[in-house]
Amino acid sequence: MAERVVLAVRDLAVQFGSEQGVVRALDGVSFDLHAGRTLGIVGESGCGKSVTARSILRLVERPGIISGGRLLLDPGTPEEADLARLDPDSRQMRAVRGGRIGLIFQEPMTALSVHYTVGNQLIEAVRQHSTASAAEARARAVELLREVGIPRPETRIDAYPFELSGGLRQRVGIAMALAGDPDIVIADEPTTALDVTTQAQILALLKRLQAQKGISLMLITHDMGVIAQMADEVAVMYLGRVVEFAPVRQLFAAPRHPYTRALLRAVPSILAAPRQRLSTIGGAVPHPGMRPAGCPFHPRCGERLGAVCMERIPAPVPTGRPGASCFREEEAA
Ligand SMILES: Nc1ncnc2c1ncn2[C@@H]1O[C@H](COP(=O)(O)OP(=O)(O)OP(=O)(O)O)[C@@H](O)[C@H]1O
Repeated sequence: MAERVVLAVRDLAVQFGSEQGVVRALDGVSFDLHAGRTLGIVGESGCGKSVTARSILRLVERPGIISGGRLLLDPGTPEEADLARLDPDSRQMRAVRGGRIGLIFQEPMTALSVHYTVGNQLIEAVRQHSTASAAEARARAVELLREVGIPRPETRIDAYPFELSGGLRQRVGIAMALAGDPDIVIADEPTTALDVTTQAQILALLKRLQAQKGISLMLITHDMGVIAQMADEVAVMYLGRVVEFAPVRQLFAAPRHPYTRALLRAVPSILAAPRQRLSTIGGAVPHPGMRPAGCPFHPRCGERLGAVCMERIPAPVPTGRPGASCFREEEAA
């Protein structure tokens, strides 16, 4: 039996108002996050990955608003809650943020202050989501630092973030995300700012922690290599939509959307002939305010069929089933 769905995102729409008009940053995003599994969200810069993460935690700030859709925590259970309908400052939402759902940022200093020691900040985070005494919270903070692989945590707890290397800082960022004992973790490009060796260590750490704690992980990245290593299922995003969803093996073996195929062609391969040029996708993701008519990917698509792609929008990917939002797919069906 498939694992229980812990978070169901349905038709999520987010828009930003500006003097030039309304920009639809997310245009009907749907996916399921299953208990204990890793959902990879992949796409180029600007496709809406971070806005998706921020929406779930209700961290989108004005002029951004959630203009439609549902964010269902524990769907289909008596505890079901639609985060899209909660006040971002409500007690319930503050308990979700950092409590049920932890967030790991690309830049750990987003979650940390330069003015306080690592320990002070971790202790504060532990106490926010529990009734622990000061002494218990400190012991838990040391334990958290140990869990994320920080050597000599009893000493390091009194360090300031700037005294630590980038890799250790990201480990502290992960400890911060885990301080409220969440069962869901959203990691937004957690290794993008790190060198390759540290990147591999942090990914291994995330994998170990996920297995140990049974965490449901939503991993946002632009890097197909990270997806290959970490994800169970993958949602490929383009211009504020999910254009393909598939189990990871299937995605790599038989990608269905031309955009996914283009992203995969851009991954360096150890099998490629020396000096073979790495393919890149022509053009750039358009600004969401300049969304092309028809299929949003058609101006960059090397496989477009003709008028249909320029004039009509392909059907969305059916939620929870492998598929691609592409007229080629519809033709094949
Ligand atoms: N504060 C904002 N004001 C206006 N538009 C915004 C704002 N934040 C995001 N957007 C719009 O939402 C779109 C999606 O942004 P988002 O940061 O989610 O992309 P991303 O895929 O996470 O890219 P990156 O990897 O560069 O963060 C952007 O192209 C931008 O136009």
